[in-house]
Amino acid sequence: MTTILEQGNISIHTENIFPIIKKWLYSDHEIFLRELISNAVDAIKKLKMVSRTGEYAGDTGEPEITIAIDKDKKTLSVSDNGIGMTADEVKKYINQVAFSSAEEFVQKYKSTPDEQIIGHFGLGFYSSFMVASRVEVDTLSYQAGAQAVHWSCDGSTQFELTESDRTDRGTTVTLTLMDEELDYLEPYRIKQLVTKYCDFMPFPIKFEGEQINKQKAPWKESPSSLSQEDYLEFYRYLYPFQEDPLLWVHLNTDYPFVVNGILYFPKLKPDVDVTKGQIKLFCNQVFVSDNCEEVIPRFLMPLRGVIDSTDIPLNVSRSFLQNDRTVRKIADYIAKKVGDRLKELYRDDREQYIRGWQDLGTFVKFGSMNDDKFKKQVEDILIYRTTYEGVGNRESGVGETELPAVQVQSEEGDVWQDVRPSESPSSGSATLDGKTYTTLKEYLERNKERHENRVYYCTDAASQATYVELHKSQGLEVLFMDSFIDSHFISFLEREYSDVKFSRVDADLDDTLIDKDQATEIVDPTTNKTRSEVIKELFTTALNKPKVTIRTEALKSDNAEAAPPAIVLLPETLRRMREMNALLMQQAVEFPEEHTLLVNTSHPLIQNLINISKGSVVQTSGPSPSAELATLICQHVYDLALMAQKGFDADGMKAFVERSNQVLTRLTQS
Ligand SMILES: Nc1ncnc2c1ncn2[C@@H]1O[C@H](COP(=O)(O)OP(=O)(O)OP(=O)(O)O)[C@@H](O)[C@H]1O
Repeated sequence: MTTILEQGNISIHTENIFPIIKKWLYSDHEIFLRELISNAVDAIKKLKMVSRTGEYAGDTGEPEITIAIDKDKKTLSVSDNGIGMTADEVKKYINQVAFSSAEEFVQKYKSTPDEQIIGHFGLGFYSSFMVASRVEVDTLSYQAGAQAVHWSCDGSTQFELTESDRTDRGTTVTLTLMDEELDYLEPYRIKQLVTKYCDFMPFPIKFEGEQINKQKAPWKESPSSLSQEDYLEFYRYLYPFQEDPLLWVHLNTDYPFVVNGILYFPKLKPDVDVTKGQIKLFCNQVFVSDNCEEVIPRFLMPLRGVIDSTDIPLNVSRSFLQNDRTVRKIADYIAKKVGDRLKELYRDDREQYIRGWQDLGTFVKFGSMNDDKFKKQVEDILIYRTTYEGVGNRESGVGETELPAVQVQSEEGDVWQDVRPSESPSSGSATLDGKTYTTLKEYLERNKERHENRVYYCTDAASQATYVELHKSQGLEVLFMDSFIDSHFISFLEREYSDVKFSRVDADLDDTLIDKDQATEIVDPTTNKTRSEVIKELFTTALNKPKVTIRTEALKSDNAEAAPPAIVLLPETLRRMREMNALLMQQAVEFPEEHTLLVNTSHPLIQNLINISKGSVVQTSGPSPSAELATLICQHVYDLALMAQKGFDADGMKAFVERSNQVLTRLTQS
């Protein structure tokens, strides 16, 4: 016969809090399992504690949490071999603590029902009533001579406490599921929930004879005990079927707040929505949320991985969290660590830094644009590929020139210490695989004499090759700014360094590229026209495109045939405006009809054109064959210049091929 120890009323002040909670957590009933398993983990930890202090001399056994289901009885139970509870403790912790904390929760939030609570923490044991019509606790305390007890409650304020014949230490919580919650009796569902919430809890969770959680939380381990492969394996586990990350940062601090975690730098793609966080938030190895946008500085959103902190308040609303002082400090700490890790890599492994730069750079630029402190931290390690070749090039590795040393915070330092200067030798720009990288500061300094505060850049090495070559041949240094973020970053840099102007290699030509003395030579004694004027006329007539401005210049070059006969120029401001518009309208950038065709009067082809066109003068009626040829060649030169800029659409390509054949036919006619 069961002895009824107590039957009674749970003293809470809000009658029937259950409907309120149910409404609150409508979509999140599943968290009940996380809460029960968390309690089981705590119970095992508490037993270990009393065993360590000597308060408990018995055998603690192998820690174990077991989930069991009984489809016939519609029950789901969670058992642990932890500390257990005495009858008094059940009355105190379950009747009072569990119910009153649920009540407190409701009181706190019922006035703001639309506020979303991070992870719905703080409900604990009571959350079982979201899915169960009856909850029973069967428990035996570790204390010598304790009587096992059984507690049962249907979610009302009525409970019943009886003696139990349980003989092993620990607790079993059994839920009789409501009919609409029978999904939780499906093994796949249980495994799914354990993987989601409890995968990294520190004790084995068993179900149907096997352990179903991973148990090990790599972020809680010391960085020195983890290998490269361990980090990668963890990443692949968290983000399956993704490319490997470029780099990671292991966060590990106990003071003045506890934060552990591993953050990975994934490869950034233009189509990645950087505003959607992918960092998982944990509290004591318990999964809380898939995004922690309030905790992580916005610019770190592209990172992936795990943050685990017991100092992030969870039973609060998201808006509260954003303004919480500790959370702000944690965010600063994380940002600083990320910056330090990048600087460390720059200092210690320049080769890897450069190899990953195309992706890391995107991240660093994104961060610099979004966060002033981060910008200051990384400004010395922002590098650009350059056409400059003056940097030493070691056989297989990275060459170096003098640049300011980068300061990296030491591992044992914490966020409150000032960054100590690095003791490493000064580091600088470098060459890798024949590609040279430099900083903006260095670029400006190097080119001060020739073009102060002007930066020449290229956004596409292939389509702008002609222009880059032209600059290079005259010793003008060009930076490659070809990442998808660079167009924004250039505007940002211009705001930052208000004296510095950026112009793309095809925007205009620097005076040093032009031979000013050549253009005045008179070529037509009857009309007194200069070579420039004749050429301009020829092209204007041949192209017959009023929106294209024809400009004639003699380009400087050591070898006249090496420079292009003509190039298309797009003024910087106009081009940027078009790009901006296209972005706003979400359209592809179209090549503008208004542009400049710069014809290189010193190119032999252009000079020959004058001779060919002269043949037409003797003709009396209609265009002469040579005039026709001159027109065709002008059009052809224009097409070639366009092609070096943008390529053709189908019609353009068709016309180009047809004319190419025509020109060749003409040239081969005897
Ligand atoms: N499996 C268990 N073994 C031993 N004691 C338990 C167990 N489950 C619950 N308890 C006791 O009941 C109390 C109330 O549990 P409840 O889950 O409501 O709150 P909590 O765990 O203290 O906090 P939280 O809201 O973070 O879950 C616990 O503090 C604990 O003392």
